[in-house]
Amino acid sequence: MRFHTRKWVKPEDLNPNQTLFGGQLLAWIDEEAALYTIIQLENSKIVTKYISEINFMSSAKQGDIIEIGIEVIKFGKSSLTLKSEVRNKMTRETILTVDNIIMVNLGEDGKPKPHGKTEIEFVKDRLEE
Ligand SMILES: CCCCCCCCCCCCCCCC(=O)SCCNC(=O)CCNC(=O)[C@H](O)C(C)(C)COP(=O)(O)OP(=O)(O)OC[C@H]1O[C@@H](n2cnc3c(N)ncnc32)[C@H](O)[C@@H]1OP(=O)(O)O
Repeated sequence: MRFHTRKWVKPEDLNPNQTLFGGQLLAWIDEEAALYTIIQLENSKIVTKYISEINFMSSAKQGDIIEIGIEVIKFGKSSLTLKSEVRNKMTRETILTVDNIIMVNLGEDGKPKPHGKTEIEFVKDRLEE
């Protein structure tokens, strides 16, 4: 799994227990999954269709640096299935895992559209072509 993005846990990200609010963490993961999908599928018109099996394994507190990892499970016809792990940057302790995040590629009409991709691509390789 590649860990692309780091976040700093700030006071506004906390729940009443003074640990990282789960909803904030899910919003960060959704954004990360959306950006990853836009880059892979080369289309900014994508949506999150389905998120499964979210396991909050440990908490994070104010001042912690966390990192968000994304891995591709499967390229479908119009979909891209991802998984995610969030961990503490300094201790590597796992904070959360998400087993399946299904993102769907849309056409201009807002309906699922085949993306034609079958494997991970790197922007630097596209630029060399
Ligand atoms: C210049 C710079 C530009 C940068 C620019 C930045 C912009 C940065 C903003 C980006 C923004 C991103 C967005 C953020 C993420 C949201 O927050 S998105 C908002 C929340 N999500 C939604 O509103 C989606 C609402 N749902 C829908 O509109 C429809 O359900 C959908 C997604 C169009 C799908 O319609 P559908 O009839 O279910 O489609 P269907 O053909 O049955 O399935 C399509 C695919 O999904 C799969 N699927 C459907 N249901 C399931 C399921 N339950 N389980 C598993 N797979 C499923 C199917 O297997 C199929 O896969 P493929 O076989 O084609 O690979």
